[in-house]
Amino acid sequence: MARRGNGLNDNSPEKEGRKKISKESFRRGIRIFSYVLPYKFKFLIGLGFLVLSSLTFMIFPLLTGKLVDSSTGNADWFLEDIDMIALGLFAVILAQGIFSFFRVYFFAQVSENAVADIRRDLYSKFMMLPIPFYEKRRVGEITSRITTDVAQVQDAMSITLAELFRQITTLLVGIGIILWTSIKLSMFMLATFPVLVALTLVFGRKIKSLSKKTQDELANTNVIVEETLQAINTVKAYTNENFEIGRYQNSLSKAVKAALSAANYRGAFISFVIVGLFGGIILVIWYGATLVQNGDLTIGELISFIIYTVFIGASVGGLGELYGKIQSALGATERIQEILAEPEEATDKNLRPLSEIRRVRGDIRYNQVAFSYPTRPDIQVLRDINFSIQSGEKIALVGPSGAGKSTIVQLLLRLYDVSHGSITVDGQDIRQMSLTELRANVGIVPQEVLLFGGSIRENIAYGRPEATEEEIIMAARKANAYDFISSFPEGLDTLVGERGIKLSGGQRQRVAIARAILKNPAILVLDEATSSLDSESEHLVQQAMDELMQGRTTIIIAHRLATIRKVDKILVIDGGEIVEEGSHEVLSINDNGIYANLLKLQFEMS
Ligand SMILES: Nc1ncnc2c1ncn2[C@@H]1O[C@H](COP(=O)(O)OP(=O)(O)OP(=O)(O)O)[C@@H](O)[C@H]1O
Repeated sequence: MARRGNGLNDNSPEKEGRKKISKESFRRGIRIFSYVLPYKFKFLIGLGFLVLSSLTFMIFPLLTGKLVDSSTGNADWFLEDIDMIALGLFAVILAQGIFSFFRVYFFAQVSENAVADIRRDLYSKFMMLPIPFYEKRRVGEITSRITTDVAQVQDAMSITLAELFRQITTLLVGIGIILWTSIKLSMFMLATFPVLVALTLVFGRKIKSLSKKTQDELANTNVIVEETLQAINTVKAYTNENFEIGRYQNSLSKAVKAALSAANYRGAFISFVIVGLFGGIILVIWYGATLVQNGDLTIGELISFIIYTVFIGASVGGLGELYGKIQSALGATERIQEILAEPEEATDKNLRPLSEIRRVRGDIRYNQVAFSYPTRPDIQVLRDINFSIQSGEKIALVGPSGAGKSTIVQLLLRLYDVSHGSITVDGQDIRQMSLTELRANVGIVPQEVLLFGGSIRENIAYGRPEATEEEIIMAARKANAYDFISSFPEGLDTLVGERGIKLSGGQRQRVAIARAILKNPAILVLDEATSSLDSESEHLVQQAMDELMQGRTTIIIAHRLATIRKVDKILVIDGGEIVEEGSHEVLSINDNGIYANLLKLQFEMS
């Protein structure tokens, strides 16, 4: 669990960022629009259609009023004929339909492309971020950046922005036209407005904070789903299905509670808008009717006035809702930008074929290496590790679980930097080497081989993507994998992974060995599987490993001591220190030694 962090502390800076729209958060949020720049022409065309569709929408009430006036003989406009005005109305509606289509079309072009660019950049960032970044956060939290948050930005770029523009145009143009129609009636109508607007804003804020809470709770439920689905075997092995269902149910109840509480406010908000609005309209009709009676206003003008009033009221209500959406979008963009601003590992950005990367000789030296994991700085996992391996030598790391063996090799790959001391390869501090060069020179056969979804060919070629078919087959043969691969009807094209066939532990290991053979590194790390294979499979894997080790500096993390008798040196690690060092012959006769005891223990067990 330590690997994932507790997730609680990590949430807090985000929640800080979500609180309100400040000048700073707005400035930062708006920076996401730099992703729109490559598509600025389409964006501007879309904006043009947005202006046109918003404006044509505003002509509609005016024409309706004129239509009524011409029916009562009050026409004083260039269009006097009822039929012509009705035709004009149709033309306006048709134009609005066409403009809306192009608005949606162009905004979709921009937002889909810009959002794909954001996703691509986020994913590239994910690939380039160092391991400690992942240990401080939950997987679900990170994936929601590239799913939920990006979706919110997309909404903002397409729908929210257009809505915002439309509502503001409606408000401004609407107010302009009603003032022009009747200042008296407008003043009367606008007197009710400040109250409405103020209350809307207060309500909007409350709804905003509640819907954030709902989102957070929902995110928590998703974290449970993801974590348990990733570890479904463990859940089942411990018969914890019901426990997990309970945990999910609890989390879901919290989400529902938060959602319902937010819904109450939303409901109240909507009622408020309805009552306020209709109350206001009745007042306007009443006052307007008296103005018509006095001859200050025509019936048509009153009707268009009322329609504008409805439009204005609706846009004020809509703006309250949009305020919440903009806040979420700003929160999302801030979180995305936080990730985009994270410092990356210094790996090469450009793809380089392995053959072009300098090959090291493979002399390795650990000088007084001490180390604590960044997530647990208080616990020293390694202290004062000193050893050296000459090019082509093989050493084995042995010791109880949790002693620090895997940590030693993770430092060699610079997945973490040492806290003290240094590691050199060919006499050069690895911190001074190019990270890509360093890692390209190290091959790993891990304890638990995880194959990617795809064909066996792709999985082997993962060691060197530019490898030819012959090279892949040769690697598979050397890894003792070709026989079982050819026994499948589809051979190298056999799919493995989630939707493919499941390979046995020994087969997976041989695929990983083939992958390493293809990579042809100067330095090799073999993390022996703890689970034992049947003796035939064991023999095949061992043979393949021997083939792989030839001519390479090799570090073996050994669990079964029988496999390491031939190595040049064995380092016994305990409590983060080297406690014994020597060949099998020397260590096995030291009766009080840990190695000799481990040997005895394994012998008795077998
Ligand atoms: N990512 C990590 N973050 C924090 N602590 C870790 C991390 N990985 C390992 N540790 C801790 O570091 C110590 C050494 O772990 P390491 O995995 O190196 O041991 P090991 O000797 O390889 O054990 P095993 O034989 O069981 O694989 C352990 O106490 C472990 O809890």
